[in-house]
Amino acid sequence: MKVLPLFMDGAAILEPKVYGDHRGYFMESYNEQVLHEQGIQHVFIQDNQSLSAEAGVLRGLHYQLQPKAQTKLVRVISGAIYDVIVDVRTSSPTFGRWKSVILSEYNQRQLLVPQGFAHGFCTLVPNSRVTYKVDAYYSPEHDRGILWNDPALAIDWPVTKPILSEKDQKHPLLKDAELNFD
Ligand SMILES: Cc1cn([C@H]2C[C@H](O)[C@@H](COP(=O)(O)OP(=O)(O)O[C@H]3O[C@H](C)C(=O)[C@H](O)[C@H]3O)O2)c(=O)[nH]c1=O
Repeated sequence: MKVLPLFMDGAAILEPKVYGDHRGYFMESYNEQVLHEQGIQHVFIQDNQSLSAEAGVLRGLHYQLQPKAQTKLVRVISGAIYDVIVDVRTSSPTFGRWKSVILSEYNQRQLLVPQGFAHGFCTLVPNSRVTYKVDAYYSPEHDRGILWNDPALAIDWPVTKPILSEKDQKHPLLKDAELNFD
């Protein structure tokens, strides 16, 4: 498993070793010991999965407030996504900065999203299945979001008119969002 730092404070791209042969491929998609040896010490306690039937579905930008903030380890089972993280730690020198990574069934890349970062993705092809581990349980009371097209973020999404949930159409701008990451 290669670990490529993406941002300060723990965000990273993970690239598992893929063993291809005439049948297809095999890979260890997750190995706690391998990650611990590389300093990634999170204890993941919940697995999530979503299917987006169409390209242009945008989910996010989501985060959970402390004390239920989540580290996420995101990967794509099928299809491809434009994955985005935003630093929402108000005292961070990179507050409001974002990074994007393409995760797909072809590059098998994974994205480690630390606590204090909002997360969202836009699907690039139909039937994109995304699975991700989290190290804190879902807590609706702590679930928050930021508007996907907040002009202050100026995220370079691959779509201008995404398919959004009702909820994702109504998030506040970052400047108005409830944040408790110091
Ligand atoms: C996240 C979550 C949701 N739910 C329920 C709540 C809703 O009734 C339903 C759909 O939830 P939501 O619309 O928030 O799902 P997404 O829009 O895919 O949001 C997710 O995708 C973005 C990209 C993320 O990073 C978040 O982790 C996560 O919020 O599943 C649960 O029961 N458990 C959970 O852990």
